[in-house]
Amino acid sequence: MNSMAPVITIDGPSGSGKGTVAGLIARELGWKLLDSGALYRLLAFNASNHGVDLTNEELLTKLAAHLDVQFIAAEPGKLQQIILEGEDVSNVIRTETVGAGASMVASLPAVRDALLVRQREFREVPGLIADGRDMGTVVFPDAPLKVFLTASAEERARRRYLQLKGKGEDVSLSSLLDEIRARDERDTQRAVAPLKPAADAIQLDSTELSIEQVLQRIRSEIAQRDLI
Ligand SMILES: Nc1ncnc2c1ncn2[C@@H]1O[C@H](COP(=O)(O)OP(=O)(O)O)[C@@H](O)[C@H]1O
Ligand SMILES: Nc1ccn([C@H]2C[C@H](O)[C@@H](COP(=O)(O)OP(=O)(O)O)O2)c(=O)n1
Repeated sequence: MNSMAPVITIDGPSGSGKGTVAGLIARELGWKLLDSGALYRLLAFNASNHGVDLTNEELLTKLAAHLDVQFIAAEPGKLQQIILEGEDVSNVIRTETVGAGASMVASLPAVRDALLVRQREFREVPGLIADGRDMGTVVFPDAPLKVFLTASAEERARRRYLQLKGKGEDVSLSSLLDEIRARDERDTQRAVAPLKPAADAIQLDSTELSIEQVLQRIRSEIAQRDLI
């Protein structure tokens, strides 16, 4: 870790485009990437595999502290690879079921504490792009650029629908919309590190913007700061 390395945080609700934009900006700048949601997804997935109840804070905290995970940086045009206990789980952790489980374990304060140091260790020169829910508010409060990316729930459900359909999954738009709303509710209402914009975050509504337009806005914010 290098606490002097600059961080750009991208927080926001499910389907707003955080992961896509974070990955593209990280590649453009040649910076590290932290997909913090993947850590919560890995924990929920691992807990289910080990028969651990998703409300058992004590056991989940132990699992979180000992998660055996490797993130392998993406090659051009590809997503990063996520290896859990030696197995490539990059795809299996992306289902809505795992997402809902992630949102449940993420509401437990001791679990969040156990993952905090691990997230800060991603901060390395030349810089870090971190996406999640509390990157700008809790994990990297000193980040020089914080983006809060949103979009309407309907548009986010539509994007998720197209994404999952594209992977050959049998999904329904209306149940995805219900799941997105339930996750928004849990993530914004929890007591610890709820989803909300940092006071100094740039708020970006991507409902009517293409990925390229979102990238352009972020590039112009980067250019206005002394980051690269
Ligand atoms: N501005 C946008 N316009 C249209 N589709 C988008 C936009 N941003 C992201 N997407 C698509 O929406 C889906 C969800 O994006 P993702 O980056 O996974 O969101 P998040 O990480 O916020 O959950 C992906 O298939 C992505 O390609
Ligand atoms: N920094 C973070 C990242 C994710 N979480 C929780 C809350 C989210 O609903 C789940 C899954 O996050 P993830 O970013 O992978 O989900 P989406 O890709 O946005 O659908 O994890 C969190 O509490 N804090």
